[in-house]
Amino acid sequence: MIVRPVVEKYAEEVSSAAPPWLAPLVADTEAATELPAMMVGSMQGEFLASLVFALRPRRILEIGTFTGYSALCMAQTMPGDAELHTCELSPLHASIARKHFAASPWAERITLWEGPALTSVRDLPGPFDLVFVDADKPGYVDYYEAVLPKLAPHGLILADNVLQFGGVANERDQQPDTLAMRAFNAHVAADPRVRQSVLTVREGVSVIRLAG
Ligand SMILES: C[S@@+](CC[C@H](N)C(=O)[O-])C[C@H]1O[C@@H](n2cnc3c(N)ncnc32)[C@H](O)[C@@H]1O
Repeated sequence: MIVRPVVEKYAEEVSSAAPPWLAPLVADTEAATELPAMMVGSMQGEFLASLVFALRPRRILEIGTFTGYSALCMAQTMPGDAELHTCELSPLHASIARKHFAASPWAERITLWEGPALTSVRDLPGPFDLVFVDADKPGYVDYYEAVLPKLAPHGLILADNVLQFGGVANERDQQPDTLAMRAFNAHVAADPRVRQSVLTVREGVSVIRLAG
């Protein structure tokens, strides 16, 4: 987290709690995966749900399903005729996500593409109204370049973890993910095709749109 822990805790407490139907997914994720903290969590999940509620995207693309937490947060508020495509490399993560997608009311409208996301994205036709990028950090520039030509004219790309707990602003932090996020942030900032705002939500979320 980037803001002071006491403030982060307060913000979590006064944000709406995760819906109770996500509890079995969280339990499975904690029991069967090594890094359950990869789930976006309740505050960011509600943030995604609110964006989908307001923007009414017809086609949503997620890169980095994990066990399906963020996908289901978005699915719950998507319009009745919308579809959500989500990409995951790990067979274990994909199997847990599939189980919880199947148990949800949105099973028919969620498609999980198992395998390297870049391959899936290249094969998927656009346009996408909302893209949520939350997978391997060294892949972000390639995901961005693959997705941008498929973004709807009024679409948004959301990129997660772009501030790496603030490490991107500390030149002494040379961890591979920090280097990857610094390169991604600079790449987008220098791209005249888009406008971006980098929000200090949790580990940092960039909101990217086509330049008007
Ligand atoms: C941070 S987690 C995603 C969290 C998820 N959005 C959520 O809120 O539950 C990142 C996921 O990306 C997946 N991943 C890593 N490299 C990938 C790749 N090349 N293609 C697709 N998925 C990948 C990982 O297996 C992991 O499940």
